[in-house]
Amino acid sequence: MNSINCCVIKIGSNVLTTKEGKPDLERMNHLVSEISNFHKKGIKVILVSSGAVAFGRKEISLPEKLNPVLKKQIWASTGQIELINKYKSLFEERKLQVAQILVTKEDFRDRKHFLNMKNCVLGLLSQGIIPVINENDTVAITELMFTDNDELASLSAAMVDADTLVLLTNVNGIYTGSPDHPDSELIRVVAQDSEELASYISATKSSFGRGGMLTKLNMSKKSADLGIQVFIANGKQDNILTNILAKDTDFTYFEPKKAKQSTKKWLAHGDQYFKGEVIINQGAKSALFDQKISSLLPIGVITIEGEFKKGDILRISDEQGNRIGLGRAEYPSKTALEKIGQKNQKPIIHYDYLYLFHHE
Ligand SMILES: Nc1ncnc2c1ncn2[C@@H]1O[C@H](COP(=O)(O)OP(=O)(O)O)[C@@H](O)[C@H]1O
Ligand SMILES: N[C@@H](CCC(=O)OP(=O)(O)O)C(=O)O
Repeated sequence: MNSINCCVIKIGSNVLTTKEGKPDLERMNHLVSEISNFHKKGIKVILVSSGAVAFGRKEISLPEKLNPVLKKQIWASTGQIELINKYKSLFEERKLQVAQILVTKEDFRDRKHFLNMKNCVLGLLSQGIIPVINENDTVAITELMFTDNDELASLSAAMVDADTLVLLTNVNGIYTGSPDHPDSELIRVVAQDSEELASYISATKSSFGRGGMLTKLNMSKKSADLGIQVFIANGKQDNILTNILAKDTDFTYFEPKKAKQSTKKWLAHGDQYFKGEVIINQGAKSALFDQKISSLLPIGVITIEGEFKKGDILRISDEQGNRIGLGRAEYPSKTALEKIGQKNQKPIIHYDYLYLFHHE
């Protein structure tokens, strides 16, 4: 395990609520105290906290029949105030300040939004302020939604170049079956090329949770692939963060691969955020996978789909429809269409902004 210098800690709804669904303020206080200790040790912490819906639900009762999306919006928008106020006062007791950052998927899609957000978070960290991130549930409905806050936490860890991601939930990690079943065993380490674990995971999730354990697994694998070590651990357990630091507790640990350059990390998460698609020929495909570093040139492009601006994410596919990778557009779709198939043109995707899925 690597040392922890900068980490994203994600707290799931069920960690912050009691069995009856009420906010668990004692737990919240304990976790704030633990995070403050990390801070004192010089570890940079970005907190991704769920709980807005759960906090809102306890304050406001709504008619059964009301549209469920609207219910969630009402609870989240009212509950977020409660949630952040509580964090503010609990951190203030420890002489620490917090900032609230509410985001949607679109903010990770648009490079400008992304860089503005990144600069703000890094600025807050440089001033010793703890960013508390949550999804903007008022705006983020249907296709604008993250799968859940595990995805948001994983994106945030890549954004700030964190070395560690901690996903705190209500179980000790990923088990080989239902965590309540006596035969189920905790998977302690997920090695870089370990077997597929998805089959162990059932669809159950906590009453306020969204993605369940499967998103945690997928996001952990993605983060580890980018060079970020991941711990899935039990946020209901006392001293969990201290014990993770001391490596003296139960958790599922994902071994990180060699760290990727930060632009490539942004791109790696782009498979749902791309604005256009570039279909390339066999020659271009071979060049991209060659040992020699290569950018994608218009001569290797067969067609371009979608409208995009300079800086948007593009997906690259081959003629058979296989997805090859992602890259950042060097120029807008209009210019790209004019250059298709031409020699001696500037790359449409520069190597520094290219992320390939699999090496052949
Ligand atoms: N194989 C498994 N190992 C551990 N937990 C599992 C597994 N399969 C399903 N789960 C469920 O996943 C839940 C955690 O996911 P979720 O409710 O989304 O948490 P959170 O609100 O913390 O994001 C656990 O409470 C557990 O019931
Ligand atoms: N943004 C929502 C959290 C949604 C979510 O992903 O919850 P969870 O699966 O418990 O992390 C809220 O604050 O209630």
